[in-house]
Amino acid sequence: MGMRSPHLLHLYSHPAPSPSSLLEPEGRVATRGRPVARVWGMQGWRLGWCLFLEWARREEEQAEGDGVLAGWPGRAREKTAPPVVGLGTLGPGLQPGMADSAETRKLVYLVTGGCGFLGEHVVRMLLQREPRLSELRVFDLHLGAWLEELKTGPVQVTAIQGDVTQAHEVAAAVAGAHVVIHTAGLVDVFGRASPETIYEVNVQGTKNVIEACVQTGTRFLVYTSSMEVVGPNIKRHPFYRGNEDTPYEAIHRHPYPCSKAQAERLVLEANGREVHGGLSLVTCALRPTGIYGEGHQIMRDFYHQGLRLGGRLFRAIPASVEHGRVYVGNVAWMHVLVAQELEQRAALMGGQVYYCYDESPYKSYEDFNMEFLGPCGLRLVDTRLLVPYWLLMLLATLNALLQWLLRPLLLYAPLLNPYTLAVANTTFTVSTNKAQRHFGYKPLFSWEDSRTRTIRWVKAMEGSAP
Ligand SMILES: NC(=O)C1=CN([C@@H]2O[C@H](COP(=O)(O)OP(=O)(O)OC[C@H]3O[C@@H](n4cnc5c(N)ncnc54)[C@H](O)[C@@H]3O)[C@@H](O)[C@H]2O)C=CC1
Ligand SMILES: CC(C)CCC[C@@H](C)[C@H]1CC[C@H]2[C@@H]3[C@H](O)CC4=CC(=O)CC[C@]4(C)[C@H]3CC[C@]12C
Repeated sequence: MGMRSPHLLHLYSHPAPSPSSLLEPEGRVATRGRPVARVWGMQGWRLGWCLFLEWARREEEQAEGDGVLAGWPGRAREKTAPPVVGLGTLGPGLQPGMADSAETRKLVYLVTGGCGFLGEHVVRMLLQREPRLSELRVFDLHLGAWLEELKTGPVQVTAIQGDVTQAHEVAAAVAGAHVVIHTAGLVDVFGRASPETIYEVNVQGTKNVIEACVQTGTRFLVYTSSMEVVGPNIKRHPFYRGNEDTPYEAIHRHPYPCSKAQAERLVLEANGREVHGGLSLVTCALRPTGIYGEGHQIMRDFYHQGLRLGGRLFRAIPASVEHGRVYVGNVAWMHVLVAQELEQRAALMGGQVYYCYDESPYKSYEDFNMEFLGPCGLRLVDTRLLVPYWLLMLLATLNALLQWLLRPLLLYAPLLNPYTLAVANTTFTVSTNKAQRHFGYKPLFSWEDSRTRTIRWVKAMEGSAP
């Protein structure tokens, strides 16, 4: 997802609400504004053209009788969806029918990493399920062209190309936001980035987000943490159907889990800090297990690898090793719900962690992937034959050595390395209902829906180049 259309680049200044008015029903804004670096915005003359395009698109969709974008939760309402929980908690009570009235739209959300795999789902989920949204700021190092299509609805979508490691860029984007959902991160367990870079983005970037909230008076911060904060640990202890209170020796050496753990601690410790204007910061952290669904890069890699191997994949991990997985739409939904409920339930939810969970079955990493890749023509070769562990360990070690040797010349970063082998080979599953108890979470997508959507997305890749 690279940056496109540089002609849209312009400087932009967000009017920032005075801190005391942040949650006022009228949503008044004060005049203090900060320049925002490299912001893509909608220029006035383009609005008419975009409205026309949107009208044309809707006509076309109606003609097709289906408003669903392939594989996305965004456009069509889920038939199975439960009613939106938590309406009216940040402002006055809101009735479902009032959702599109300009009067009820007064909240400004910022999603960092909003163009990533999870971030894009969070952005679309917010547009679909937060009727009080007036502006949605999408902050990312690389902006996706798909953002353009969102700019014609009732919510002002502001795309901000920025870097979380740059405190001034973060502060400018945060100023005036009511809620920050911080999903940006460097997800690297393959040795693509240096440990320093991983810390810079995941830890310093998170510090910058927290400080920006404090300085600008933003009160609600939701952080995307990870199961990796807990385990699997370096001793490869299994975590079997554990919950947020299950004792576990969380000892790590790899930069990714270490950085996520440090960042999560910073976020939780910031809960209760006084923000500009005198009110207090309310934070919490969500810990997804392995996320899957539309846009999942590793699933894409496995699919293309399977095609290259003539439709076969070789079992590498014993079927008995269970791996926690959760559908991206449900992870996004949890983020939206938490954001909606944080104010009303600050005392209960502030400083808390929640595992992300849904009805996805407990399976080994490969058997789980086959739920989607199987219906798309791939098969796991004779399930009694397992690549021996010693051979995998040897290959993983060789890969690590090659990566080190080749580093001065090229980046060699295959999926298999000693760390990924250890993670894939260690049981880590969660069984909890904390999110349901604390903020009424129920998965928005059933396992059947999640599976169908993911299969549809994999099928849509058929024939596409790896
Ligand atoms: N993918 C998974 O299975 C899991 C992911 N997570 C967490 O969820 C979050 C999102 O992960 P994914 O969507 O999978 O990753 P992703 O790589 O698809 O998305 C991360 C986004 O952050 C942006 N980003 C990276 N560095 C940045 C910077 N310096 N400034 C601004 N933006 C930057 C990237 O451009 C990208 O769009 C991460 O914090 C990750 O640690 C947690 C558990 C599991
Ligand atoms: C043939 C190999 C042995 C199979 C390799 C599979 C691995 C690439 C993946 C197995 C488990 C994955 C990780 C897990 O889902 C937990 C994660 C949480 C995060 O926060 C980031 C991603 C990840 C570390 C994920 C990465 C890929 C695996 C190691």
